[in-house]
Amino acid sequence: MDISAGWDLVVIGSGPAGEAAAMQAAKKDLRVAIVEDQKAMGGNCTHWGTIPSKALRHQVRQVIRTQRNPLLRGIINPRDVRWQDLIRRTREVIDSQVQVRTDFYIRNRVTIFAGRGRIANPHEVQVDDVEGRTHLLETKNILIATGSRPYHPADVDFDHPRVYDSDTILTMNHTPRHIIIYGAGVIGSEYACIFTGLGIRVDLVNSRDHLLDFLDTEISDALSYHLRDQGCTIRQGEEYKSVVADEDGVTLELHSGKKLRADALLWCNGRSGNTGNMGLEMVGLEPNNRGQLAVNERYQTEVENIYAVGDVVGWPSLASASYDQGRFCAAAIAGDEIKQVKDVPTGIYTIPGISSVGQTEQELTEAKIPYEVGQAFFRNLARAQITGERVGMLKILFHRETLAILGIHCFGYQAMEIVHVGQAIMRQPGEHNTLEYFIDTTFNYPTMAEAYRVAAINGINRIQR
Ligand SMILES: Cc1cc2nc3c(=O)[nH]c(=O)nc-3n(C[C@H](O)[C@H](O)[C@H](O)COP(=O)(O)OP(=O)(O)OC[C@H]3O[C@@H](n4cnc5c(N)ncnc54)[C@H](O)[C@@H]3O)c2cc1C
Ligand SMILES: NC(=O)c1ccc[n+]([C@@H]2O[C@H](COP(=O)([O-])OP(=O)(O)OC[C@H]3O[C@@H](n4cnc5c(N)ncnc54)[C@H](O)[C@@H]3O)[C@@H](O)[C@H]2O)c1
Repeated sequence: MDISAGWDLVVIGSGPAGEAAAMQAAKKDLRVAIVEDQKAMGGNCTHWGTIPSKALRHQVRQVIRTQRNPLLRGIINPRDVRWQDLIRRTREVIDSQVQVRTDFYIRNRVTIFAGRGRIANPHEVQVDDVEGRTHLLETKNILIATGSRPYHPADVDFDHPRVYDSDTILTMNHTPRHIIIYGAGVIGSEYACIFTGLGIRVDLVNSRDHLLDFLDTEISDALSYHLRDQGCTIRQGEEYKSVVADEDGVTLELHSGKKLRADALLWCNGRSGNTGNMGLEMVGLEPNNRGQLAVNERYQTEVENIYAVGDVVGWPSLASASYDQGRFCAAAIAGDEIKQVKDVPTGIYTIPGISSVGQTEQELTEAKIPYEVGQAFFRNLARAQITGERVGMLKILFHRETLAILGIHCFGYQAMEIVHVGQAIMRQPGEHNTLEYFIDTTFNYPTMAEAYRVAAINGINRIQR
């Protein structure tokens, strides 16, 4: 066994949470090692989750836009696009991400141990590397950033070649004509848009009564409308009874008695934290029934010098938040004051995309906060007319008396980008968080950001009536 001592921090997992922690710790002059069990750095985010799904979506949007453009229409038939070709391009994006990210470690002198990390005791991490060697890393602190994986119920056969989860869908080597997506959370909804965009018939099965019910109702209704409009069948309030796959396809039987049949099934119902087979029992840590670890506001587990960040701690389970959790945690280990990840925006890459920050109308009504709404419909904006991206809306919720911005909800072209304009004002202290900013500020024209002025004036007019 190869023993190396003197580490300040050993990070297990190189997704956004682990990477950000390793970089921050290195900048603070800590001696840092990172352990990763996949062949390349970047975590599930880069190899299976965020990056591939967004790269796929981008290509599908390009196909859709070509179809909409009278000059280009007919050049590509979405139904002729092969899944394997989209995956090939996606792999190029993954490879560039891996290269950039691996360089970060080299430049910051963070030592990479390629292999599976296992906690031997609170000050030792054992790594069984790919070449069969074992390393023992003696360290002051350990950070668990092992992320999550698709949840697999025991009665579904994920080894069957027609049954996929959000990881294995990237290895699908045919283009189905009809796919069932079980689970209409963020992953299910995003993939439903990708497949409908390719002209593939989609049955999206939701166990709840509304799509993405944490969103502002108007926005989630708009998503349902557009998904249906693109040909997706949404089945709400349904639970699966059985999944039977054979050589030609998959049959999903629902408790309501319906039987759906398609060429393939994509299972998108939840994720579990990666906490198995890594020696947590050696230090007395017990994950919950979803494999997640509890941490305090310093991201410390019940063992003082063992920290956890990212998907493995549960909410919000986003790459965006994982980066910040990792950074804040490492800064605190190095002696800085701890910062919390809060007011996390949503950025949902459906087609059209959705983004929001702050409270919803439902939450404000329930809390009896007197608010008003200012709206801008994209179809009226010059930029949207030029690009042909007319679907969408920006909605600003603000306090009727103080004019403080309470929530921004947006769907449509560039929603995930323009939400940050509103977020920046919303985060200003006291009276600086005001709707008036958008009324008194000159915006570039024609832009999508101009929607803020249009929405703000619409809102102010409503309270001045
Ligand atoms: C399909 C999909 C789309 C998504 N889209 C978005 C999006 O658009 N925006 C967004 O913000 N979030 C998105 N997410 C969520 C985002 O990917 C996760 O929140 C993020 O990856 C979590 O980062 P992490 O650092 O906690 O871990 P991960 O990215 O899960 O990485 C953890 C790493 O640790 C490794 N590991 C695990 N155990 C060990 C061990 N014992 N030893 C060594 N290594 C180990 C794993 O192999 C993995 O490489 C998406 C997720 C999915 C599945
Ligand atoms: N654009 C984005 O921000 C983006 C995109 C994709 C995924 N993600 C993140 O990935 C995570 C997973 O997404 P998802 O679509 O699977 O949805 P989800 O977390 O909404 O779960 C879908 C359903 O599965 C159930 N479930 C979750 N985990 C379970 C478990 N371990 N056992 C049993 N049931 C479980 C949930 O209660 C829910 O009914 C989410 O936290 C999401 O925020 C984000």
